[in-house]
Amino acid sequence: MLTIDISCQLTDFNLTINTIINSNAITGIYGRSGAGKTSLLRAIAGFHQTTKGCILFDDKPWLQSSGNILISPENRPVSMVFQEARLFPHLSISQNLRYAQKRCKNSKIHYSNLVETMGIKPLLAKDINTLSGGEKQRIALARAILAEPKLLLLDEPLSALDTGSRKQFIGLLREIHKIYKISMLFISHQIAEIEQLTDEMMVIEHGKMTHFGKTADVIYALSDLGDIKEQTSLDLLINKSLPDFGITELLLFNDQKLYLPSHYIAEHQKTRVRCNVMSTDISISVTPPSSTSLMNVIPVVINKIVKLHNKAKLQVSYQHQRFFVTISLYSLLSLELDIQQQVYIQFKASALKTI
Ligand SMILES: Nc1ncnc2c1ncn2[C@@H]1O[C@H](COP(=O)(O)OP(=O)(O)OP(=O)(O)O)[C@@H](O)[C@H]1O
Repeated sequence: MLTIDISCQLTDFNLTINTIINSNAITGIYGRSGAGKTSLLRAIAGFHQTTKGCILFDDKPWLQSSGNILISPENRPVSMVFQEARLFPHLSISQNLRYAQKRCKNSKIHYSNLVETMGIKPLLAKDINTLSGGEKQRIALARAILAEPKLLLLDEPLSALDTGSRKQFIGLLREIHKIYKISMLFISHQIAEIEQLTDEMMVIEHGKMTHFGKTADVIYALSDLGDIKEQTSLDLLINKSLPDFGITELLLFNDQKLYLPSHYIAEHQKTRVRCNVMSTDISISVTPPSSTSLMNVIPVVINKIVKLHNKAKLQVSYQHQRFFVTISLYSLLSLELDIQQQVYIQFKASALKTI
């Protein structure tokens, strides 16, 4: 458990955070530019000397102002990975990695195993200055892990990467988390990245925490408030691949079939995949759609209708899965939709997105 109850004054910016984070989880940190996300990570790492209050990691105090306890940054079991890799350009790739390992006195992480897990063996012989952005980030992550931290602080590590590398890096972080059981705090401006990687998330605004909870629930709350584009996060079971048609069949609660283009799936059958669907990509039918090319059709109940200028925002549910749907006011009125009505939502396979 990571207990944070701190206040940190940075010239004219104040960061005040009080929360308890599950150290077995990967936790996302989301918020606008200047909200205080990086400052929070730096305070946890011990870099902001004005931090007052208490930080406990698995009951060990890193900061306890009331008892005059202040563990210096180098003695906190923390590694950070930043937006840019920050490798030592004058050292070889192996020297960069060994440097981190040497700083860790009782290293239990096996160098070759980590190199294998992270798929960086082919990179070791390369000149460090010729690595791509994605390759550099993988080395930076390996270096951070070799320092054997209990907590890994990830400050927008994906922001300079292309979509393919981002997907790969997220998969790698999940794998690392599973194998080495390192707690992770992950900052991103991209909801899709947080959705893919994290179990829980917090939102920071003006130095204060406004939301904290299970990632899908917080995304739902932000959509409801209109803070992000309205979308629904789904956690689906991969049922089977239909390679002849280029699609994958997924299950929502073991019975409702959904389909998405296979190229999104890098995982195996019977594992789960997180996806989202934008409210504007969903349409409504009052009768069961029979002759339609739309592959995803779900029977739902309308729970809420909010009429806006020329649009209507609906919240509907299938069992305990809620969906946001945006349709035109014209459609709402011509279909005579009402609360508690049973209808069908429908969307294309391509509307179901991973990243
Ligand atoms: N060392 C410092 N001294 C004074 N002010 C600081 C210091 N570090 C950060 N700040 C201020 O704290 C505020 C929050 O900055 P921070 O970098 O934590 O935001 P952020 O949410 O990470 O933003 P971004 O998403 O743009 O990286 C900003 O107004 C910044 O100017």
